[in-house]
Amino acid sequence: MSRSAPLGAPAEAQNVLAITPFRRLWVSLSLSSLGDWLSLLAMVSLAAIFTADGSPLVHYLAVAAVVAIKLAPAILLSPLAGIVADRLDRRWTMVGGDVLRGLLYVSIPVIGLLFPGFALQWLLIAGLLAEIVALFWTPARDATIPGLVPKRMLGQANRLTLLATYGAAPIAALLFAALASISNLLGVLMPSMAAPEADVALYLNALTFFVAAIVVATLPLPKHAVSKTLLSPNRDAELLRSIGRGREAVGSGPLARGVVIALAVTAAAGGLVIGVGRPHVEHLGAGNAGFGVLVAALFLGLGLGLVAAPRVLKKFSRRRFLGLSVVPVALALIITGAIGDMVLSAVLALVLGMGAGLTWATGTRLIEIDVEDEQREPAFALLHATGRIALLAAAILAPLAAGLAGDHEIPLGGPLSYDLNGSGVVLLVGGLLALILAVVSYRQAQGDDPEAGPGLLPELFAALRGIDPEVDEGERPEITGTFIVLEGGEGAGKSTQVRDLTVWLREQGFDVVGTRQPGATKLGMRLRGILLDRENSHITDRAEVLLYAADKADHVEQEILPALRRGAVVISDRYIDSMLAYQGAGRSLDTEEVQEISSWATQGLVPDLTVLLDVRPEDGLSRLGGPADRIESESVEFHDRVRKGFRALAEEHPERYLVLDAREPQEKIAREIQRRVRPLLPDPIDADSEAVTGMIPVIKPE
Ligand SMILES: Nc1ncnc2c1ncn2[C@@H]1O[C@H](COP(=O)(O)OP(=O)(O)OP(=O)(O)O)[C@@H](O)[C@H]1O
Ligand SMILES: Cc1cn([C@H]2C[C@H](O)[C@@H](COP(=O)(O)O)O2)c(=O)[nH]c1=O
Repeated sequence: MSRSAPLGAPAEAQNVLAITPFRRLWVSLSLSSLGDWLSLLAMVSLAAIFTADGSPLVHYLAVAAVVAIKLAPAILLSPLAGIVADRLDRRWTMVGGDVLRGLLYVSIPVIGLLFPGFALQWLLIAGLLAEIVALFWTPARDATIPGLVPKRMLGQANRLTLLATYGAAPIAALLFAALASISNLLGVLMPSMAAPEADVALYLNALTFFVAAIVVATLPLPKHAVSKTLLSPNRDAELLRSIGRGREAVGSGPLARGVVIALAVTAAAGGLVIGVGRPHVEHLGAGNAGFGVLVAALFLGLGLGLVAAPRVLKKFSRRRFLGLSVVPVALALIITGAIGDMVLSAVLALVLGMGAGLTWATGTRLIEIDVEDEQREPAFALLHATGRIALLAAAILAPLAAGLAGDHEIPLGGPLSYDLNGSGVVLLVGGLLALILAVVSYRQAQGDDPEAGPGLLPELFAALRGIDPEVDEGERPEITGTFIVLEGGEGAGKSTQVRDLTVWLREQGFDVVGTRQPGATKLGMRLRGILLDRENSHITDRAEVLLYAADKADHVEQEILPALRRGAVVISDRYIDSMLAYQGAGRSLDTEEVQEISSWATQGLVPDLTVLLDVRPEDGLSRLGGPADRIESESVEFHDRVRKGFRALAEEHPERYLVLDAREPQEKIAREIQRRVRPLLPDPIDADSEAVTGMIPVIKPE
């Protein structure tokens, strides 16, 4: 699975790069990406230079055309090209693609030199042709990687490919800025060049493609076709299609909306900088070197933000953090648009990039936690597609809007005047829109936040001081929420009922957190992977107890208790009883010892109600699809002991249990649970708001 998630442990990356053919391909991909970014910068600069004497509209239109040519074909035409490319020989598609692109990029400065009057037109034609060639080259690359690395390393290999694609951007931008700063020298060495740094960048770009072609031509590529399921889910050909599938995966809840808005806004902000950055720095008297610095700062900031995200304001609710992290992005745009200063613009581009990095890392993390394992891939593909489309739209529309806005000099009285150019207006207006959308995203994502503290400012100040906002100087707030647990054997219908109950209570206005054990926290997800992996048959019974206990400790401390202290209803799919039944009764360990460990791990937190869905193991197991995991594949005798364990617990404390026959229809079980749960809960509208409104809350009849 490839996700916009961390790049994985360095050791994992080293393992993949130790595979020589993949390493060679990766180096050549990195070179091609470097060349690609260089060519984007060079072509935008050339378009700006060629139209410098024209009207502002023509100037901005030329820039918009280059951006459109470089970025749009990949999104709009990939599905068509992908169909053809899948039928072509991969090696020769890549080699031919690299050579053709190299030649096209060389031709831009050469034609410019021979036919100066045709330079801009050829720049656009050659750029478009190079991107069309790339449409065939990219699927060939995507299909090559799975043939070079074992399946289990594919996720890491795809992440390294993403790193090669985007990590090359700041290097290319710095290289371009360096070339621009020695353009005088280059001009003396090669006086015939229109813009020495841009021409040299295009020659370098062509060189990277020729080197890549040689590397790929000599790669030992396997002949067999690669299964479609192994291909990177971020393939351009899948981009538009993935939106539909991804929307189903992330759902239509407020959290999903908040994340999609935040990520789209930050991607669009990056698009604005790319779209109007070059004309903007020109107004500041900085030219190509300034543009290179701006883009480098943007991407460096992005990288820093992505890396720093898990460490920034660790104690602060991630859902609140998502909307907040868009704010610096918006402010950076506003200030850059309003204050014309090159150094300030570069610093703000860094801030903007960092904000975008924090937003992307936080948003993808929230989705990772919120959606089921099998839904993650389409969910990440949706985020990726949304980001690409937002970036593209902003990068193309921004110069157009700047051209239409035009450049103005506003007199301020006396000799003073304020230069408001089209690019500044676009950045300013874009920033204001981003600020509004940051608030929308904040509100959406915060909706039913299980981590949210008492209020934004107290939580923010507490997080800045590094203390837990829930802890009032050493004194823990009371638990005012309600804790409900669904228990039972495999396939009893627990997840189904957790979902139904969550929806039913939310519809009545309750603040509900639906969760599960094991696997609700970051640590929990890893533990779940270890505990349920059939390969891990060596885990000893006692180690198993401790691993499940670690999940419980993390889950209770990080998710359940904060939500209960806030007054929420927490509904958990499994809790302590699973440990007593599976590890105690199932593994035949001393139940009292297991009880002590689980009670310590969960800080003695006991559910208000446990619903036991009682099912015969044969019936429950037969409902499950897919291969059985490590625990499911235990013997029927084991699962029988587990069932007896659950029933014994319920018999011990009948007042805290509701035991239901899991063979009953789903709707009937749901109604029974609702009937038992409703009296446990307070009025869904809090007393204060009632006093103000004088309204009686409406509770739907069952
Ligand atoms: N009352 C029911 N009658 C028949 N099928 C049901 C019922 N409730 C749920 N199912 C189906 O049984 C399957 C397993 O349900 P679900 O995932 O909710 O069980 P679970 O107890 O959470 O499973 P697991 O032990 O794997 O977590 C699903 O296909 C679900 O649609
Ligand atoms: C919490 C808990 C769980 N288990 C077992 C029970 C199941 O086989 C898996 C969890 O997966 P599922 O999707 O909920 O079926 O883990 C356990 O043995 N001990 C526990 O404490």
